Amino acid sequence: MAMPTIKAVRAYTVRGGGADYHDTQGYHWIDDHIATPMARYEEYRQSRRSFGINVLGTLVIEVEASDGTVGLGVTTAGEIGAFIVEKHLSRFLIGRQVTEIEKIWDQMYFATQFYGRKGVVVNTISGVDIALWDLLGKLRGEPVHALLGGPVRDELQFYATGARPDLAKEMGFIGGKLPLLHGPAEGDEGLKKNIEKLADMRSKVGDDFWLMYDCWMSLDLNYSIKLAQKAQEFGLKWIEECLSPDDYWGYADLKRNVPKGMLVTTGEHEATRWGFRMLLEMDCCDIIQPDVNWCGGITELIKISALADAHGKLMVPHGSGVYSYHFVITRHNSPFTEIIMSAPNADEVRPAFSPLLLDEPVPVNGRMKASALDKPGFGVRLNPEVKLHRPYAAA
Ligand SMILES: C[C@H](O)[C@H](O)CC(=O)C(=O)O
Ligand SMILES: [Mg+2]
Repeated sequence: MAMPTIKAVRAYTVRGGGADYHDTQGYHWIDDHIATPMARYEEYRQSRRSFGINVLGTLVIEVEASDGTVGLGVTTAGEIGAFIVEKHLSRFLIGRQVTEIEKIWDQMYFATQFYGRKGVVVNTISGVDIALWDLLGKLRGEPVHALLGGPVRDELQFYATGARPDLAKEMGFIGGKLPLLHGPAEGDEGLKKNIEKLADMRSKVGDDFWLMYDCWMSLDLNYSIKLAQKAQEFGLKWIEECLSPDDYWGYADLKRNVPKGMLVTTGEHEATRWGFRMLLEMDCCDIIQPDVNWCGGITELIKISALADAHGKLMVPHGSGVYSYHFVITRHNSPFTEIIMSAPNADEVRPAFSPLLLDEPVPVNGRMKASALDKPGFGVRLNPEVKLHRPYAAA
């Protein structure tokens, strides 16, 4: 069967939710005094939006084939990403076969290497790559998980990230990941409050429910070890992203020094097979957590996941919604997955990229049947009520 070629690439920006889940307004648990590397400055401690965590916004990419079929990808990259797609990356797509995904990835990565390698450039490449997999699935009439080899289990099980693990337990999740609220700049008093919060949550959820702490790059090694030691009494399952993503040495030290049985996780701000090779070869953690929207997309995740498997490590994507679900269901070393609670009070399950996408599957009782993922491509479409802006339409 002759595959259509790619005839158009379009990049749009969107504000308010979507792939940039930090792009919130008004009260939201995800912006409420969470420990960050910027919390050393008191004026940026209460709100992450105050230092610009929401500055990028969402990037939507459409890749249109010669028969009119459109592949959709979304990521966190906003207007910078739209510029990169329309002014630079589109040349590697227009006129190409839809099946040239590997070669297109290679060209996008190496053509941007002099200003890219990680961060917003690889976020953007990830979004284009996701749109290509979506397009291929739609043209073949198959879900992306089928293109990846098919499910290895009948359903996904989820943990929930948010301020209310107690409610997450009632909603059927296997665990709850709390944001750490106080960083080293808040001293011993802050450390005490962090432990009190965990103790309180443990008393609410009982012994068997997983509790984790997400530290969002905010700590130093000494504080991380102290936190891990004190948290052991309250059954902390893992301690996440304690240090700067560049501090591979610190992570290796941390992993050697946490209490036996407690897991160290990281990787949501890491990218590509080369970044994850560092984490794996230096034995920095127990679980790697690439974000499908940021690590290089599905094409790169195949490599990252295989590398983790060969090192005997789990690969559990950070967030990534439906893009994670299609991958995780196909891999044995991804036994569960995450949903970030997008409701302001973390008190109900909403689709991960709400309100941007329609038909996004959501976990029910903390689980999702493989059959919920059985539509062509990723099975999602743009919500026509969301306002798109195309800042760099190709001439
Ligand atoms: C809650 C965390 O600070 C962050 O917003 C999300 C995250 O790191 C995670 O879900 O993991
Ligand atoms: Mg995290």
